[in-house]
Amino acid sequence: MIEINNLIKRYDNSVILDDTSFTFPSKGLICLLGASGSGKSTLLNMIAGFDSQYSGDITVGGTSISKLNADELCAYRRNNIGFIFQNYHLLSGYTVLENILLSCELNPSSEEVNRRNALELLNKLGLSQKADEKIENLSGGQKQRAAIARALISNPRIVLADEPTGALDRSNSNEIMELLKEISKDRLVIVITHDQNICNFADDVIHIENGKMISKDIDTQTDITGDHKLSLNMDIKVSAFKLGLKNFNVHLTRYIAVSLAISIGILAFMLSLSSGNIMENSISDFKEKNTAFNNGYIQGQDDGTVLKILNSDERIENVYYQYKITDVTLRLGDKKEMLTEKYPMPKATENMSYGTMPKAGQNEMALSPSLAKKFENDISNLLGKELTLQYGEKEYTLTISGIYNAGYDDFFVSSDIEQEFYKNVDGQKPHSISYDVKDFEDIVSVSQMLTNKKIDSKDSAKEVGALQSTFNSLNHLFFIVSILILAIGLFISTVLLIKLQNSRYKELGLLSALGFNKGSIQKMIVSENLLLSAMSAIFNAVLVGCAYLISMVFSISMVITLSQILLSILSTGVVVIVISVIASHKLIHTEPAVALRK
Ligand SMILES: Nc1ncnc2c1ncn2[C@@H]1O[C@H](COP(=O)(O)OP(=O)(O)OP(=O)(O)O)[C@@H](O)[C@H]1O
Repeated sequence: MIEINNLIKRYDNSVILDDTSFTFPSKGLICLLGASGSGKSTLLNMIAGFDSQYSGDITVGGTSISKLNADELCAYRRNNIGFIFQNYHLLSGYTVLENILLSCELNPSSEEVNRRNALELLNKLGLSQKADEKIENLSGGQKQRAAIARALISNPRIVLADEPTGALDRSNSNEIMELLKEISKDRLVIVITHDQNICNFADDVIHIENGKMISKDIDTQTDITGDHKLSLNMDIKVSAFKLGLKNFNVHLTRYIAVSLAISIGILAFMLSLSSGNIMENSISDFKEKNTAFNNGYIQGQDDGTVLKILNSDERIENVYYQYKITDVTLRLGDKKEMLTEKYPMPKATENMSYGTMPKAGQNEMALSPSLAKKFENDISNLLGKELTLQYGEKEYTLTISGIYNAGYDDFFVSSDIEQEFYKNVDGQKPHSISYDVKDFEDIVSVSQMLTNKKIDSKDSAKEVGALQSTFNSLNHLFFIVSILILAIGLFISTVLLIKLQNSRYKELGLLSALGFNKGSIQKMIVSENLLLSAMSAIFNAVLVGCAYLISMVFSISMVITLSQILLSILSTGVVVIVISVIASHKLIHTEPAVALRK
């Protein structure tokens, strides 16, 4: 069945198998004995096609497996080899039946037939009661029986067992060996052992000594009658996605932890971006409360120079001279008040007790508290009431928009009304200049420009500057904290993923031993990575939704735009894919024999 010719195996400079030849029969139980490190597992790995780095030749059923490529070797294992490991190599999280059916993923029979065969086999091995039990709940002997069932389910011509009784007590060992003896009646079973007692079950015992294979029974070496041709069916019907899904389920807790760590990190980062929106909201709040925020006031005589500077600056609009006015009469109901002189005053620096400063185009006015008290004791009641202002020939009906904190009798009117007053002023020298800055962002720089030109302006630059620097510091703080959370999230999830992948070498070695080729193992891992990425994106979407709800319930002025939400979800998915591809790269590219030894 198996012909080994002039086999030489080296690891670096040490020769493990030294130009040895041997012919295994087509059936019977052969024990491989030898000192520790003599090369028993190495030989079994080469017969199984895990390792093809050797010189010499191994021919199975008339085909030299030494010349097969990696995919052909998988097909060879799939169709001809059943492998039983010393430490069982059963997958935790899977039931006994699922572990056995794993190797049926690759055979062409229907799921129903495979299931029936598996149950029959379990019955024969005395494990039918445990079919739906999780593998980790079985005893050592039961696990080894399950591993034997998995090796036999595809009815292989050759069964290779690497110390199948190494972890079992005497009575369990004997039971397992009787089983192997039974199945060796119609196939070749090669068993590695250190135990002379086990050799009592063998038809032949082969010793590996000084790199050579030495048989005690010469007869078997010529018994190649009834040999079978090697089967190399390359078709695989395996559903890598189904397997990926199952694995994903088995490792769900760790995958959830990874997804949460990344989603929270990215959410924190996105929230820091939305702090820009918080700033915009707060600025519009500020503008709402300080309607004269963009007004500037320059007192003193002007020969036209200052007016020219203001008019020629693109950031500035609504520039006009202000004059002292006299004999203004205010009437509200039956109360009347006369101001013999009224000087223009700076608007932007006044603090409001109630309401707002008058807005342009609104026919509004704001009063100082002492003037307001002359019309009503409870000055807050005045807001919204209409007052008649008479100046010169003209009468204006103005709505009281606010009360501001000046300590003398005074008022402000909307700038358009104010400019109406000055139409009748003639021959008077201007008292001051009023101007407006178009954009909030330019208030500080315009004030700075005037200061540089030694022009003393009363404006809200101090307040606006303080607001802007608070927001800048807040933005920085948000950004640093969110980068930290993101880095911690990425670190935790990378460590978790790498640890998870490192724990899976044996699992992938096992799949390879079962005949899964590299391509289908890669597809399975890619499916898992995609599922993880989708789950993280969903978590992120849910977290963004929660953040949104919380901000609404607690009226936190947090605004996340739709594009930021989509970006957050998309980047979570992409980041997870990148991390998991990096984490699984080594795993995917590890040779099966190396994976099994890890
Ligand atoms: N991938 C490898 N790289 C380097 N050396 C290796 C590798 N695999 C095995 N060896 C070495 O080859 C020798 C034979 O190893 P092997 O596992 O085949 O021995 P064994 O007879 O099965 O031993 P044991 O009975 O202790 O399991 C050992 O010295 C081992 O350290």
